[in-house]
Amino acid sequence: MINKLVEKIKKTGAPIVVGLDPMLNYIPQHVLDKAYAEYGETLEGAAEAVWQFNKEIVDKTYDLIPAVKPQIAMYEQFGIPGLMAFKKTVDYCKSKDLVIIGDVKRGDIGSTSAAYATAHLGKIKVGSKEYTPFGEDFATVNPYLGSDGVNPFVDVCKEEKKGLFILVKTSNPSSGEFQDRIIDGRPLYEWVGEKVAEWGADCMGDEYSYIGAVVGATYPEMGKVLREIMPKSYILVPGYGAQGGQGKDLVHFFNEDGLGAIVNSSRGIIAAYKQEAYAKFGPENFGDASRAAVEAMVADISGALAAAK
Ligand SMILES: O=C(O)c1cc(=O)[nH]c(=O)n1[C@@H]1O[C@H](COP(=O)(O)O)[C@@H](O)[C@H]1O
Repeated sequence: MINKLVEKIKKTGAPIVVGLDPMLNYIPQHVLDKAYAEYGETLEGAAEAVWQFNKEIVDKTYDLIPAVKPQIAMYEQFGIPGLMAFKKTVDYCKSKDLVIIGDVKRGDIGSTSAAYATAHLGKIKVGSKEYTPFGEDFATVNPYLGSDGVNPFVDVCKEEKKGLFILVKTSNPSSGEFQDRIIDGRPLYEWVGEKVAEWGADCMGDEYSYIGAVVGATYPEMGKVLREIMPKSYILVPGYGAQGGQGKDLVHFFNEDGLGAIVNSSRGIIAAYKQEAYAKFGPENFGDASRAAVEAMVADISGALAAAK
């Protein structure tokens, strides 16, 4: 799957991911009204609104982008109907040939990690039958439990040709509370980055490893160091747009070959119609606003990369 991701990034010229993190307050009233008219003001109604909202955004952007990142919490909050909307979104994005990064941030003791890996990246046997539970292509993984919490994910990736993005330095304001602690003279995130490079070394695709890392756009200096520590790992870079990251901050997340990083924006794309810059589209045309925001994000990042050459 890493090869497909790299190929699609080259083909689209867009090292970006659209984060499908739908909240009800981002969904235009006409979409909510229609879903509630059909299913009532229920969890089913909310899930239907989420699904219709996602579908429109995917329809308006899929030809410009390599990948999407649905964040499962945004679906889980609507219970079982929400999880069904998550699955429907994954399947729809797959039908549009997008790479799907399941933002599930899992990680536990070995046996439990194995079950999470099966759920999101693998297949499950039921009697004589085999099923694909959620079917994402990549999953985000929390490495806090150490190697035996990560290895079951790596094993499933090897079998299924899937991939991981392992949290190394997260974008949030208090990420330094633990991640920046100095251990044996170096910050913890560097130790984790080294481990990601090690896990990734025997998981190589054609050019890059399918064991990648997550490093927040909000910490560009740390991104520069981590890029060097993990030269063959793709870096998923969240924190662009709504959290303040901009193209000019991101050049050091990329390698000399112009590859090696994929930048996520969620609210900045899916709720673009609420921003002043895209207000002219209006809530009726929220998908067109998202498309314009994708185009602006690609121009910002490729402009910054070109200027840095
Ligand atoms: O793993 C992630 O994707 C992630 C890691 C991180 O360090 N920071 C971070 O914001 N994220 C996710 O990236 C998305 C960011 O959303 P926006 O701030 O709306 O673009 C959310 O789905 C977060 O859960």
